[in-house]
Amino acid sequence: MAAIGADPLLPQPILDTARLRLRPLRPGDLAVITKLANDPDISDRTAAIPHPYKPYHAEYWLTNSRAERERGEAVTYAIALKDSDEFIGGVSLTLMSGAERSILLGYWLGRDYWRLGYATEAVRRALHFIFTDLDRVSAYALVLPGNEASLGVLDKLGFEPCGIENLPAEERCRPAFGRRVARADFLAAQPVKRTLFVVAAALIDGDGRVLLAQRPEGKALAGLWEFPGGKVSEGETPEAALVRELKEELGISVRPSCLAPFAFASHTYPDFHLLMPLYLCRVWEGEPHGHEGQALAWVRPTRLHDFAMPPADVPLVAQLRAML
Ligand SMILES: Nc1nc2c([nH]c(=O)n2[C@H]2C[C@H](O)[C@@H](COP(=O)(O)OP(=O)(O)OP(=O)(O)O)O2)c(=O)[nH]1
Repeated sequence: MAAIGADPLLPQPILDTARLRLRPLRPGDLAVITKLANDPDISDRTAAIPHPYKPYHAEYWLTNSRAERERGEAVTYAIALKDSDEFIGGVSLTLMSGAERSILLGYWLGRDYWRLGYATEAVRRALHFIFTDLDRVSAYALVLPGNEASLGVLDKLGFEPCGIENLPAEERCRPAFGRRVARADFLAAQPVKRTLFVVAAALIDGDGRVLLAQRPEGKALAGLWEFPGGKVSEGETPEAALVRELKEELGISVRPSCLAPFAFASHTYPDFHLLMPLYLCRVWEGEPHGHEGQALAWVRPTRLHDFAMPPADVPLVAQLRAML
């Protein structure tokens, strides 16, 4: 597949689900790919799998998907069973050009693995990756006529009918139904294991700069810059938790009355949903130091975008910039 919305830094982490592992294709998969893809019913249901399917088709898929990723155009995952690592199908995520920052999703599964809920499980995880790690705002899929199972998968994941005129011309060569889902709609509909209640502060100094702290190695989201804060413990008010966290993390003393509620983040991560009020604070005692080894930076609002922050913080940064 060709893609115009290329991104030279396309990550491809391993993505696990309850039963599956999404990982890069490997030369060791070639024989199984050829066996599973050489099926006229699969060819009929997909745009890019020919029939008969020969070993050189599988080799081309492997080398082409590596090249596409190196060019920053697409990421292709093997869908494997988590227990045995056996290849059972594939998911490809092709970056689309245009203002919408979208992805075109394609997937297939070997016939032995149909009707077991694997496609929904794999595509759900891929969508999480698209919307959180790749920061895309919508995903498109094309379904060929007669592929009712695929329409069912997309329906379950919140996709809705759309025209195909937004899709790259080379993808429209066969009559197909367009489907689209927006990030906010997908993420809001996902079941979450738990909601994590975290509080954070934007400390603002006399020059109007905001304090960011870098998440240390070993913690989730390590290396990203965040607003100082942490989890609210059982029985704690959000303000008391923030006063405690600012003391523990930065060594400063803050009075609850100096914490002004400003905005909140509500963001679904793969393992939990984050609910995080952000307070503004202009008055404190002491000089902030990274008591847990974290780097600190005082940042002008116009430079906040230079610091990579967790996806949950992106809307907060926009609001801070508009306010300061
Ligand atoms: N403090 C803070 N956490 C954020 C921000 N954005 C964001 O997604 N988070 C997430 C990262 C973590 O998953 C969670 C905060 O958890 P944490 O592990 O840092 O909390 P904590 O300080 O209580 O740490 P710990 O004692 O459990 O190690 O919230 C932010 O701007 N500030």
